[in-house]
Amino acid sequence: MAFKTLDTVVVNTGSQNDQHSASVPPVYLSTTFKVDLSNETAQDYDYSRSGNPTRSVLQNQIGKLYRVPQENVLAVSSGMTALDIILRGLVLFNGTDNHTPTIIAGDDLYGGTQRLLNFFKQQSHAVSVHVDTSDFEKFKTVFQSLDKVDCVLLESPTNPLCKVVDIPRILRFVKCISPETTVVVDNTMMSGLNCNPLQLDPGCDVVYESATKYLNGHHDLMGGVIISKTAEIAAKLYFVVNSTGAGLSPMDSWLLVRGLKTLGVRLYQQQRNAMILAHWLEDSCGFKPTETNKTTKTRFVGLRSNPDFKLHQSFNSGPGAVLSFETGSFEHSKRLVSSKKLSIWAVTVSFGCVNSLLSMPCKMSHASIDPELRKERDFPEDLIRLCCGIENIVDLKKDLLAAMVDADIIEIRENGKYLFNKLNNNLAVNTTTDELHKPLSVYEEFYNQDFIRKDSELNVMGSKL
Ligand SMILES: Cc1ncc(COP(=O)(O)O)c(C=O)c1O
Ligand SMILES: N[C@@H](CCSC[C@H](N)C(=O)O)C(=O)O
Repeated sequence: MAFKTLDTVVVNTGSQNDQHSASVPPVYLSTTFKVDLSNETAQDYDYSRSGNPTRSVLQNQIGKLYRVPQENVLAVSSGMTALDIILRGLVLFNGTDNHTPTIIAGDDLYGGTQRLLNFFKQQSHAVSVHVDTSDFEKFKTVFQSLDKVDCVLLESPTNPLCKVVDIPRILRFVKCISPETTVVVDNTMMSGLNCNPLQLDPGCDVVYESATKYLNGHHDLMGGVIISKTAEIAAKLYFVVNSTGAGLSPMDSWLLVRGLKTLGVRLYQQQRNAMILAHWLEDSCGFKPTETNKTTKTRFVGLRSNPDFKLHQSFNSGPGAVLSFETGSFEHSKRLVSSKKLSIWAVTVSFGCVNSLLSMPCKMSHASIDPELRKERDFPEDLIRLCCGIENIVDLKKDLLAAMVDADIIEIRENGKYLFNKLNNNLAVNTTTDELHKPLSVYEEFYNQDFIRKDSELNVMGSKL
């Protein structure tokens, strides 16, 4: 069979052996399925907690995205549920009288992940040790200092600081010295279209994504997907899903199958917007360190000025659409997110949606991390996170500029000739508001050269299929 690109496989749901040859798979809301005891062959479905045909269609689609059999995929009720199931199925019950299950995780984690790990720690179910996983040597030292590591939990780029974790290198190290350690990757920031950590060499054991983000893309459902390297791992996780009823509902499964179809086009446009915006913030709005002011910075893995640009590119086929920047002032950042001039950028948590979103992580997505801990980890309280949607980039820039002017961060001088960053040590930025309309081809070239997925050499981790 001819090789099909990932953008294509998620559009096509195949013929579902539907009695009416429906083009779109139907939603099976039924919780029960009639049993035929005269037939010896095992039935696929009896009760929706155990399995549902609409959920199966979704699991099949995700399996195609990650290039694993449908049996290795589980669709559950949220990204957090996915992590909870993985830890319960593979880690939390590994303890003995002399050993508490031990997890190594990053120090720039989504707030909810940190909260769940803290909970397990407080309840003495597991110990979690946090280290900057983007620093391989630090990770190695911590790993080697522990008697036994049951699980390594990785996420790259990190949310919201956009730090790049060298997942291939960590996997080589861990699997060489401790093959029994379960390596889990939270792939929410990339989605299966940009990164497939199962297909690295060696691959990780389990990947999960908050399907609430890119996979669905419309902020109208909560979901999570778990993709296991082997059927054995998947079976252990299925046991927890079936026992607890964490499987995704039929209606949400159906919506997610629909959302997935446009993943390729959505992500293309979102990443292109993010690329343009990151260059604009850095070059034209002055959000970059200067001799005298080191506190403002644009954080995006798609910027060539990012020291980890090449590393990220080596195992991902796109930069994602999340970027962040520090204004240098907590008060001004607060003014920016509160500005009534924002009419396109919605001030909400989450990312991966077709709508562009702006947030202040310390007050929103990462508020569940203790302020003391944020301080310890040098978490910038003035950080603004942007999650680009699919809108026209000129409108997005204009909207953000109006809010930055309103928040007293940027001043437009000489009738729009200069954008002047008032916080970055009064750095005069030599650009005009014409920059808003700069030919997109300039950026398009960056994006296409650096990241665009070419059909012939798609995809996984640089290895051609
Ligand atoms: C990186 C990351 N992982 C996991 C989650 C949890 O996903 P959900 O909200 O679907 O439970 C989120 C956000 O919520 C996230 O940002
Ligand atoms: N109040 C919520 C916050 C959800 S944040 C969602 C998302 N992961 C993000 O990074 O924006 C909570 O307590 O979890």
